[in-house]
Amino acid sequence: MAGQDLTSLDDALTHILARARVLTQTCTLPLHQTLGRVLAADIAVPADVPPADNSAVDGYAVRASDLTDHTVLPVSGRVAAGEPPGELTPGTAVRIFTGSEIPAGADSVVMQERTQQQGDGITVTAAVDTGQNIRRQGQDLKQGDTALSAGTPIRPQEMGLLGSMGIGEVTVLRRLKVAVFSTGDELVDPGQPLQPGQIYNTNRFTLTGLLEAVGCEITRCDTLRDERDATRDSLLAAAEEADLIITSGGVSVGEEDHVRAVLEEKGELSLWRLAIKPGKPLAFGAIGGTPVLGLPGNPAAVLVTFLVAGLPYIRHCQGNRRYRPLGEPLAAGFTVDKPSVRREFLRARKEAGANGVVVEAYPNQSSGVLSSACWGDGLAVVPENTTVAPGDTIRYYSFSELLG
Ligand SMILES: Nc1nc2c(c(=O)[nH]1)N[C@H]1C(S)=C(S)[C@@H](COP(=O)(O)OP(=O)(O)OC[C@H]3O[C@@H](n4cnc5c(N)ncnc54)[C@H](O)[C@@H]3O)O[C@H]1N2
Ligand code: MOO
Repeated sequence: MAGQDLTSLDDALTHILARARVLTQTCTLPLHQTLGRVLAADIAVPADVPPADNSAVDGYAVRASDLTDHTVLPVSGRVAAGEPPGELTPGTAVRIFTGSEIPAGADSVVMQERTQQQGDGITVTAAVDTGQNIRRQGQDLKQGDTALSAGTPIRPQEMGLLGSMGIGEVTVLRRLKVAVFSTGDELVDPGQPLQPGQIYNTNRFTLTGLLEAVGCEITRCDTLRDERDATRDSLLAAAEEADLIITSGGVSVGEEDHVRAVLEEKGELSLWRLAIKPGKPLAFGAIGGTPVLGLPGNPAAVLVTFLVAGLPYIRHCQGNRRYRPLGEPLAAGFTVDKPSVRREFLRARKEAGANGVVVEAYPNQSSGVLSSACWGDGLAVVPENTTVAPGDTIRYYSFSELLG
């Protein structure tokens, strides 16, 4: 606990993560559609990669022991990449290219820049170490080893590695299905005229963008009006089809909190005042057996609470065992002279200072100012009860690392 009836983010995360259910259903996809998915099973290497010794350079395959000073080696053959390599006749050289398989009997490759043409033959102008410029069979992957383990998120490099093994179809966990609700009678969708008292719905777009960026399937995306029966019906319907329901707004202390009332009546609910800023109110519960994450309504608080609380939960459900943003220690370029009992997540970015990289914070950190996050590239963390002077080391988490 963090004092002043505030709950620490770590305590809330422990509660939430203990209730996360890892997806078990899988689907098999063509390799080119697997970006961002998570491997459902270990991948055993079906055959060595590369499948045979091959040349790292354009040049000549030789037998090192054939080379003495000024020996002219006749060029007895040529192996282009993709051709079977054949054999090296002892005392000769075979013209070879980067990626060509090494002919039987050759033990080294001489780069063409280290040779001189002598009629139909070559001389070698530099010392040759046996084995040089040969990329060994299996140097990347050995048959039978585990190349990638279950729970690995598939990035472009994993797609390439799977391709290198000849794996054209991959079994991955299915997408996490998420229903998104914005709450509030004041919300109007962009494109409509704004009446007095109304504002445009912001969180809907932040949240659907975040969920798409982290590979979720959005099952519905609606606005809940401040009306109990409709809220109950919508939440129950969403619970039937989604793995997770995310709401924004209506978790503070106001009277129009029908999400809270419905969860208390039909499901379960834990409501915290978190010791973080922005993002004090946070709720987690369930309806119809489906978990519900209730984020605060303020737009910058939505972004921050999604990243620091929602995403660890989602990555866990997605079976992603690698998600652990570490951030980086950097010099602050800003000042915090009033310590807070809440851990602050300042919208910030790296900038080149006179003495190296510093982290600058957006001047207006109000949780209603989303421009802070568009100006920023990440979050600078100011620990509880701490002041910051320029040059102090703080931890910085880029948005791309947080979303990774
Ligand atoms: N008496 C107190 N008032 C407030 C407290 C408190 O502890 N005591 N906490 C403040 C903090 S911190 C936050 S954060 C907000 C959270 O309130 P709710 O989660 O209940 O959210 P709402 O009241 O529904 O909305 C807050 C704010 O955000 C705007 N909003 C909501 N949804 C959207 C949306 N989809 N797009 C754009 N903007 C949205 C809404 O109009 C409000 O301005 O409570 C503080 N108050
Ligand atoms: O915690 Mo609230 O999210 O500061 O505005």
